[in-house]
Amino acid sequence: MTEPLKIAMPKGRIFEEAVELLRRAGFSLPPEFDDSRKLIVDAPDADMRFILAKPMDVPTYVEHGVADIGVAGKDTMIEEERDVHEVLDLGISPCYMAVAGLPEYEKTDINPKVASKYPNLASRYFKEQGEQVEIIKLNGSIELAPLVGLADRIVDIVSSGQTLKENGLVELETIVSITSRLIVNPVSYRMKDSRIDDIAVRLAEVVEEDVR
Ligand SMILES: Nc1ncnc2c1ncn2[C@@H]1O[C@H](COP(=O)(O)OP(=O)(O)OP(=O)(O)O)[C@@H](O)[C@H]1O
Ligand SMILES: O=P(O)(O)OC[C@H]1O[C@H](OP(=O)(O)OP(=O)(O)O)[C@H](O)[C@@H]1O
Repeated sequence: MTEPLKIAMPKGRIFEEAVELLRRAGFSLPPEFDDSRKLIVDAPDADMRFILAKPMDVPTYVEHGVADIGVAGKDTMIEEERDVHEVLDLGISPCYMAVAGLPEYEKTDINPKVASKYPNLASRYFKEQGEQVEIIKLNGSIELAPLVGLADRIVDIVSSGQTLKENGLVELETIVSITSRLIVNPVSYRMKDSRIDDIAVRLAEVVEEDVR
């Protein structure tokens, strides 16, 4: 019997949308997807094994080959810079990365502080802009930082804009738009596994339907 194809799935807000895409593409999915804390679940016909990871860790699982493919936010790929192939823009969980701050923010400080859950992405962005900043890594509630004086600005994900608005912050610059992508391990990619091709083609068809 052939080994099941291993798929790293992001838990959290992308999960439901990714599962919906797979269902629409005609894959039979584990019943445990609906209500379980299990982190490894097999598809009913045992041809696919799903590994449920933190969204930021999906590229890591795929790079190391413990998952052949994965669903990852573009933000996680930019932040983590893992050696993986991006084969399809799934178009799900759209949002964007932005610089935000208090409305009265002015670029005056010598070494301004920027808080973010994405220190690499933020650091690269400001370097490209030719601005020297000190990055402060936080793990969530990023919008708090300028409110309490921990940082002058933040780099964070915006989707509805509600969090910025409710906390009296304004968007200062847009960095990059984000959707979730289908990613593939470089070795699996080179081996041209027909099962990976099949998943990519069937998902592309569903994505295409949504664009039309
Ligand atoms: N409004 C949003 N805020 C954050 N991430 C979003 C948003 N909209 C879409 N996304 C996508 O969802 C992913 C994050 O999912 P989620 O918030 O479930 O995980 P997380 O960042 O690990 O959250 P937590 O640490 O709160 O568990 C991001 O990588 C991004 O691609
Ligand atoms: O534009 P919006 O629709 O308001 O979404 C953006 C917010 O959502 C995310 O936070 P999340 O809910 O993941 O919580 P966190 O702050 O704990 O990361 C993100 O970090 C923003 O704070």
